[in-house]
Amino acid sequence: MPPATVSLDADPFAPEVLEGPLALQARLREAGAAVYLERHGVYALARYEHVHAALTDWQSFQPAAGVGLANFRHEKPWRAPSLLLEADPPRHDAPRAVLSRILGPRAIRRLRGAWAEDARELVDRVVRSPEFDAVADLAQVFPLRVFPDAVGLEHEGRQHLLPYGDHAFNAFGPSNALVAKGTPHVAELSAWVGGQCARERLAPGGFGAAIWEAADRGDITAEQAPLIVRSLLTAGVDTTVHALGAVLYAFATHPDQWRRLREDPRLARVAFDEAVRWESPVQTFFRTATGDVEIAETTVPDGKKILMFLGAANRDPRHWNDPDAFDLARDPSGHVGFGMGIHQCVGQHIARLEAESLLTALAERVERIELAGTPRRHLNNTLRAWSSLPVRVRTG
Ligand code: HEM
Ligand SMILES: O=C(O)c1ccc(-n2ccnc2)cc1
Repeated sequence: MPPATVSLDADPFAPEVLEGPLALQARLREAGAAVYLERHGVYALARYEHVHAALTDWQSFQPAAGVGLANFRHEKPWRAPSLLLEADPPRHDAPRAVLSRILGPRAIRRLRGAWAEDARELVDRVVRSPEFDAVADLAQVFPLRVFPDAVGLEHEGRQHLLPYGDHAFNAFGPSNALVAKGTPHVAELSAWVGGQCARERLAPGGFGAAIWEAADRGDITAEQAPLIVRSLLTAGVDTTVHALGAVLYAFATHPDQWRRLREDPRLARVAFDEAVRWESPVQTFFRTATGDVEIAETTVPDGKKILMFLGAANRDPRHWNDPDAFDLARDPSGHVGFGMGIHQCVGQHIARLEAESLLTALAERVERIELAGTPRRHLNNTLRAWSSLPVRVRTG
């Protein structure tokens, strides 16, 4: 008999838990075994070693039945499943190879100069005022200035990107009030996003056009191309907006770390990964057991969902020294904020380049950054985010 499974009636997607998830995460880590969350009928993993094991074993813990709570074996997805996020090999292979090349570090090097210049212009304008909202004026603005252009999107309708992504990330969770809030707009948002994936809507030279050219070469099919463009539109904005919010919050509350960055702006990249570890803008993803699988001294029955707490793993004291500290001296590599294994974030280099551009521009101009009011959370079933981050800066 497997050890008695620990059960808990907690709801990780309740507003008060989304607002403050750390206590439940600690409780789940302490439980040791996989914790059965009765409310949703899923098995929770919160320790680094267990989350890492599930992420890197797609054969036992598959994404293809959905990386949200919905189980595609029994339920119709709200939209066509992702050809990357919700696909197992071999179906996953070609779309992944195409996006890896288009979004890879070498391919995006050509964007470095323009994004650095754009960040300097934005920062010069924003810091003219000693007090501003780092979310509304920087974290939400910069990704929306550079990423849609890099994809090759038309200018009309770009305001749909954030709400579409916000709903998509809510939809990975249970059908709660957060999902209900987005539902009235889904048809309009999906129609606009779907329209932008058509070849004729995408500017030459952008990531979208490059995906269609991969179809011309036969690397993927013409039917797959629009769905892969949809991945970029779903994934490409909310994630980086909230990751930038996280790193700006980290620096506004750690003046000693800001001083380190000012002394050595090359620390911008490691600072971003340390913020992704510390805040984990993408908090959770699910997997589905492909048989009776063993993990964390627990037998997860075939077809049951496993909920991986990436944020909890990134603060597991069994893996990290002083995990709750935001520390630029730490080597954050190995964090699971971008996932791990064959599905590890293919957009991570884009995210790092956006962060490096913005943080470098800020470090050049801003001597000090501190909170100028109480930050307010933006609640989402999957994303850890700020809706407002009032800051005061001293420029030098
Ligand atoms: C800091 C920002 C970001 C974070 C924290 C993040 C996080 C993640 C995580 C945790 C996964 C793994 C999902 C899983 O294993 O189920 C993932 C996958 C993915 N990400 Fe991101 N992401 C970010 C930005 C982006 C951007 C900007 C793009 C696109 C330009 C993107 C595109 C993707 C895609 C397509 C996948 C699926 C990869 C695959 O299944 O092979 N992400 N991301
Ligand atoms: O294919 C899609 O629709 C899709 C793909 C990736 C993400 N994602 C999550 C975190 N980084 C990216 C979200 C949606």
